[in-house]
Amino acid sequence: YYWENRHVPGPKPWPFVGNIAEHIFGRKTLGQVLMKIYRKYDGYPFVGVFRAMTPCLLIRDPDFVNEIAVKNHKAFYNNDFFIDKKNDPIMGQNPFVLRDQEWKETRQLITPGFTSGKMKQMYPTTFKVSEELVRFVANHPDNAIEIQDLTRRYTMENVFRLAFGIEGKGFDSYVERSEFMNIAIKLLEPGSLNGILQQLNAVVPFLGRFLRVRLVSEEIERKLTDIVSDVKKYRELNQVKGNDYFEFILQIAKEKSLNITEIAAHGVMFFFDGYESSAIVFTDLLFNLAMNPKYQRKIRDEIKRIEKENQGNPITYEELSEMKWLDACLYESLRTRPFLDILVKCCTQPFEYTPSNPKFKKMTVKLYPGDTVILPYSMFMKDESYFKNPDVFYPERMMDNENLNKSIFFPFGNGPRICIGQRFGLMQLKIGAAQLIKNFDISLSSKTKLPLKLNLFHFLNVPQDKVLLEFKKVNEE
Ligand code: HEM
Repeated sequence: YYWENRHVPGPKPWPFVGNIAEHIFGRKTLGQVLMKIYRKYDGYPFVGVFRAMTPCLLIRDPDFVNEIAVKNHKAFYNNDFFIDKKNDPIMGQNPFVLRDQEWKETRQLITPGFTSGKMKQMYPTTFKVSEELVRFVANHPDNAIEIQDLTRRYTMENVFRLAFGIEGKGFDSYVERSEFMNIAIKLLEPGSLNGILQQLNAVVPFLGRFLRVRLVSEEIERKLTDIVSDVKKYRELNQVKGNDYFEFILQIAKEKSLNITEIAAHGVMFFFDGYESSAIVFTDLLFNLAMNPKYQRKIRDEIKRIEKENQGNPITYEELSEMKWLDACLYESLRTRPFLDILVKCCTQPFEYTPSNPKFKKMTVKLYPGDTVILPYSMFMKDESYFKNPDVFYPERMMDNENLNKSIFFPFGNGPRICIGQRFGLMQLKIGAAQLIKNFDISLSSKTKLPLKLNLFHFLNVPQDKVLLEFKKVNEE
C-alpha cells in the first residue's frame, strides 16, 4: 500500500517480486518490464512501482526528470547503488557509487582529468590504438568477425594504456587472450558469482547490502594494484612522464598522499566505466551501420573531405567534432539501442511535484529521504510522442542533437552527475569508427541471428548471441 496510501497510481504488486516477476523469472529484461508499465500509464506524470520489494517512482514527465537531475539535484543527490568501501575499496571509490560530500569531493578532484585539453593530450594514444584496430581487422583470419570481442579489445587497449600506462596487448593474438584481457573480462564477467551479485544489486539493492556485494574480486584487486605499483615505480625511477590519465592520477596522489589502492581505484574507475559501456555502444554503432550502409558512405565522404582539406594528414582531435554524420549516427545508435534502461536516484530532501504540462494528469506526489525514483532513460528514447517511428535508425533527426530536449534525450545523463567520461567516450568511439569506415565496407554476416535478442541477465543491454560482421577492404571491389 506504499504508493496507494500516497494516492500514486500504479500496477498491483505481488509479494516479494513486486511488479518485476517477469524479470525475476528470466522472461524479460528489467527495462522491458518497466517499458510495458511506462506505456500502460500514458498521460500520467509518474507511476508507483515495486522493484521486487523496493517501492520506486517511475517518472514519465520530462519536467520532473529535469527537477531531479538538474533543478533540484540537491533533493536527489545519490545514485541507488550501494557498495561498501571497506568491503570493496576499489569499486567503493567510483563516483557513480559515492554519496553526498564524498561524491562531491571526488568529482571535483578528477574533473580536471577530463577537460578537452586533457583529451587532446590523450588523442595520439587513442589514434594509435585505432590504427592497430584497423590492422587487426585487415589481417583477421576469419571472414566474419565477432564484434563484441573486437570492440572490447579496442576499448580495453585504450583504457589500459591511458589509465594504467601499460599496453594491454589486446591485438597481439587472434587466438589467445592476453593476461590483461583476462583481467578485463574477469572484472565484468556476467556469468560469474560476482556477475550474479551485480545483477542482484541492480534488481534488489537491499540484498546487495546484505550480501556485501564486491564488484572487484580480491584476486583482481591484487593484480591491479600490482600493475599500478610497478608502473608508478618505473616512472619514478626512469623519470618518465606519460600523456595519460595515469599521470594525472599520480599528480593527485602526490598532492593528496593517496595510497596504492586509492591510485588503483582511480584507474579502475576509468577502466570500469570506459571499457564495457563504450564497447557496448561501439558494437551497437557498428551493427547499425552494417544494417544501414548508406550512412557508411556519408561518413566516408566526410572523412575524405576532411583529409583533403588538411592535405592528407590524419584526422585531428578538433576535426572529429566536424564529422556531423558520424556524430549523428552515434547519437542515433545510442537512442535506438540504449545500453541501459533506467537511472535510479535516491531522494535526499523532502520534495513535492505537481505537473504543469497539460499533457499530464494534474496530481501531486510527495517524496521523502529514502524514496527512490526511476528516470526512464530508454523509455523516452522509444516514445513515439518524442521520436517518430522510434525503432527506425534515422540519423537525420540527430543532426542537431545539441538542441534536443536534454530532459527527454540524455544518453550521458544530465546535471551535476552527468557522465564525467563523455568526452573520452566520444573521442575513442568516433576515431575507432572513423578508421574502420574509412578502410572497410561493413556488412552483416549471415551467421548473425536476427532480430538481436538481449541477454536477460546482464545489467546492461547486451546482445544474447554473437554479432558477426564482415569487413571488406574499401577499393578492393
Ligand atoms: C559512450 C560511452 C558512455 C556512455 C553512453 C555513458 C553514459 C553514462 C551515464 C548515462 C551515466 C549516468 C549519469 C547520471 O547519473 O545522470 C554515466 C555516469 C558516469 N560515467 Fe559514463 N558513459 C560512457 C563512457 C564513460 C567513460 C569512457 C568514462 C570514464 C572514463 C565514464 C565515467 C562515468 C562516471 C565516473 C560516471 C558517474 C558520474 C557521477 O556520478 O558523478 N563514462 N555515464
